[in-house]
Amino acid sequence: MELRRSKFGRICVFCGSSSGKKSSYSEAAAALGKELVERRINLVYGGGSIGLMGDVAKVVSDGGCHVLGVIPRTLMQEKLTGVAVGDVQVVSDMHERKAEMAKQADAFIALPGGYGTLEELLEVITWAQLGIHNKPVGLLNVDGYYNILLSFIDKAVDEGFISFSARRIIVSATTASELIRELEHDEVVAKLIWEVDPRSYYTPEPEPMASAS
Ligand SMILES: CC(C)=CCNc1ncnc2c1ncn2[C@@H]1O[C@H](COP(=O)(O)O)[C@@H](O)[C@H]1O
Repeated sequence: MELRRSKFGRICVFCGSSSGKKSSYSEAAAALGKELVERRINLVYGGGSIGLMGDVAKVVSDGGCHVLGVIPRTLMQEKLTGVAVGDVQVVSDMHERKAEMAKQADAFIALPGGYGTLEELLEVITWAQLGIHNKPVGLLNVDGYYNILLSFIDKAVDEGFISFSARRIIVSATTASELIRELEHDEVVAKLIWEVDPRSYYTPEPEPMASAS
C-alpha cells in the first residue's frame, strides 16, 4: 500500500449507526477508512462497531492507525453500539462527546447517515461559521445521498439565510480520495476569536433560584 503523509493527524468521521440500504454506503465507508490509512491519518468517531461507523473504524484499526471512539456512558453497551474498536473515551453525555470529538480532530468528514450525522455535521459547520474552530468540513456525497441537502443549502443562500462565504465551508466530493485532497487545500478563515474552549460552549447555565414570594 502506498503511504502518503497528510497535514491532518486525526480526522473526525460522522456517519450512520446504520448501514443504509445500498452496499455502496458501506463500500464508501471502507474506502474512506483505506484513504485514512494510506495517509496515516488517525480516526476519532462516535465509537462502537455498528453501521457505517463500524465499517470505517475497523478498516482504520486493521490498517494500523489509531482509532478513538468517544462514547457517552449510557451508550456503552454492546447491544447498542457493538464491540469497541480501538481506544474508547467514555464521556458523560452527547454534548461532551461532540465537544471532545471536535477538540481531537484536525478536520471533519460526514458520510451518509441519519439524524445523528446531520446534527453533528451541521454543528461543526455552524461552529466554523462562528469561528469557534477553523477546521475543514467535508461531505462525502456517496451516490448523490446529500444532493437534496446541498440543494436546500443553496436555497438558503438564495433566500439570504446563508452567506456565500459560509456556503463555502462545506467541501463536498463523491470519493474519499478526492475529498481528502480538497480538504487538505481548504483554507478556513476564522473571523472571530473565541476565548473559550469549545467544551465550555456547552456548560449549562445554572438554574435560576426560585424567588421567595
Ligand atoms: C440507542 C441507539 C439508537 C444507539 C445507536 N448507537 C449509536 N452508537 C454510537 N453513536 C451513535 C449511535 N447513534 C448515533 N450516534 C452518533 O450519531 C451519529 C450517527 O447517528 P445516525 O445513525 O446518523 O442517526 C454518529 O456519528 C454517532 O456519533
